[in-house]
Amino acid sequence: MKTDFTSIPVVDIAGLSGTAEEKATVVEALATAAQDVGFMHVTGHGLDPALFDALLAQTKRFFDQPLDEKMKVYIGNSTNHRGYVPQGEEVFSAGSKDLKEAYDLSRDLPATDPEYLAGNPLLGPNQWPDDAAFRQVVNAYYNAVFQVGCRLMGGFALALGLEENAFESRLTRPPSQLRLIHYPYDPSAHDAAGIGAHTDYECFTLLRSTAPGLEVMNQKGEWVDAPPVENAFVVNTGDMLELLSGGRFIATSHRVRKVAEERYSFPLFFSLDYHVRVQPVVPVADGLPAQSLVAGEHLAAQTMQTFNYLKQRVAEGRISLPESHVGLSVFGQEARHGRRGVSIQ
Ligand SMILES: O=C(O)CCC(=O)C(=O)O
Ligand SMILES: [Fe+2]
Repeated sequence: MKTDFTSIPVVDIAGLSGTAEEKATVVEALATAAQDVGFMHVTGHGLDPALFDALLAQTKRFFDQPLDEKMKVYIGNSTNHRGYVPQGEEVFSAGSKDLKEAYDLSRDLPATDPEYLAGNPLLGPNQWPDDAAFRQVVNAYYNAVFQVGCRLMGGFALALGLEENAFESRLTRPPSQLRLIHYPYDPSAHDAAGIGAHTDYECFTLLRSTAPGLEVMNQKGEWVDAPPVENAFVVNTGDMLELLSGGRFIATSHRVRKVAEERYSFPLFFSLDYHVRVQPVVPVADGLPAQSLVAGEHLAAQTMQTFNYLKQRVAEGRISLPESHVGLSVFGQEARHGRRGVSIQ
């Protein structure tokens, strides 16, 4: 494993739909990037650039509304973690107050869905604003990026020595969240990070953004810039791929520094189905914290520990942490450095 990466590799995934040889080249590049860096710029994904432009336009229109209007779809109105996230709602383990607002959605299941009705904390319908164009464009973007994610998951399966379709039957209705995030530019905000240091909780994340700001921690604990590359997704390995790969692929810690201009970003967190028990499919590297976790329960538990409205529901005994849960910052470099007693700012 390299110890000091200083830039983010580019991986062209077009070959995943090519000959066996082309596919093998992509799989090798995915494995190397996931192992050495945990972050990559993914090109050759085939997503129509016009779809991203349309998403950005709708997102700007949504956030431009007065707070009152946005609070009509406040995430705290929902039982399945969907809707508007005002500034200060989400707090990571270091206790940083993020300078960001967001609109969170996921796979739009019907309100009659039995798991939703039974109180599943992540599955069910989205909480849409009363705006047909917003809904149509956001749904179209979600579905298109989800398809890219399915191709990538096949690539990672091959990289782990499994069949390309090994996870297909466990991707039927995953709690894969899409966030529309707005980082306003506030010159008077001193030291306020856009988003505090964390790892992502799922298999991997596919992110597009409009400006620099994202920083990635290397194995030495230094922050490396990951500015956007035209028409590419930033893809980073999350907790579940770290677990599946026995620690070979690292859930790289990242943050958004105080922005120097207004910024929008769009991560889609690619998860396996809620009830899938995730455990290593290859021999485990030293220092891996947990042997097995349920994908949706891990995600729900991390969310319950970082969102104020959920922390309050836990404190009031209205909900409780799922059986399968670990604390914050258990995966990624922060955790590895922490275990070695190195303090990370
Ligand atoms: O805005 C970004 O570039 C990163 C967002 C992020 O890390 C997250 O939402 O988990
Ligand atoms: Fe993240």
